Amino acid sequence: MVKHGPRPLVICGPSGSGKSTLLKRLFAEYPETFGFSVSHTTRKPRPGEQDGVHYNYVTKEAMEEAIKRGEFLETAVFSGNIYGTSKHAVRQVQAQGKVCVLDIEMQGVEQIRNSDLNPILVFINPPSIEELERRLRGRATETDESLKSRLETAKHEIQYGNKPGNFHCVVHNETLKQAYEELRDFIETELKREKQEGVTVSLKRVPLPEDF
Ligand SMILES: Nc1ncnc2c1ncn2[C@@H]1O[C@H](COP(=O)(O)OP(=O)(O)OP(=O)(O)O)[C@@H](O)[C@H]1O
Repeated sequence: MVKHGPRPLVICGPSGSGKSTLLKRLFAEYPETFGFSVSHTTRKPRPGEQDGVHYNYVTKEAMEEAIKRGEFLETAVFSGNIYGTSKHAVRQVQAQGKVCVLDIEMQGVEQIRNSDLNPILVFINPPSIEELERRLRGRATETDESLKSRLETAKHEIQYGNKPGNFHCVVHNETLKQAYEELRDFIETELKREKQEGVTVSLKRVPLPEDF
């Protein structure tokens, strides 16, 4: 069997469920363990952006051909431009001995589940729709309209996330401390097992500041 490095980690959950907050802690506590893949896009680079660093910039034709060849795990269209995560980009992170973290939506999860990447699938579950709304309002990033649409989508996502068999772990994000510990313990156990099986991955931990 070809060795690819550590299994990728898929994090899924409704907007506002706490994915970015939890991942930020994970990256801070394990500075050598995790990495993000570089996505592809058909939009033009903005000043200061570097090809292969911020995105892989490609033409629409090239991207469409690559999608047809099945090279992408997931794609999405925003304001007329195609964006996507290629399998190759994930493999590049794995080749550095890092866990490739993929923050993706339900449709993407279905695609990656059926790929040969063998990802660890984690769902971040908010305590309730009401609390999710409070947190999204607290973040102050949404208009009334986008809030409504996010909450509507969240209902379906919560159902999907809690369906037995859909995820390897469901983290209930009640308090940040408890949710983070659940996530960290699950991932540590998994990575220790992979290490025992001969996969190279660093589990070096650095102390987080009290007020992180
Ligand atoms: N356990 C918690 N208790 C209270 N507030 C929380 C908790 N977890 C996250 N939050 C807050 O909820 C808001 C949404 O969290 P975050 O931005 O991490 O969500 P997200 O899942 O990454 O959303 P998106 O998919 O829209 O990027 C943030 O303001 C965050 O500080």
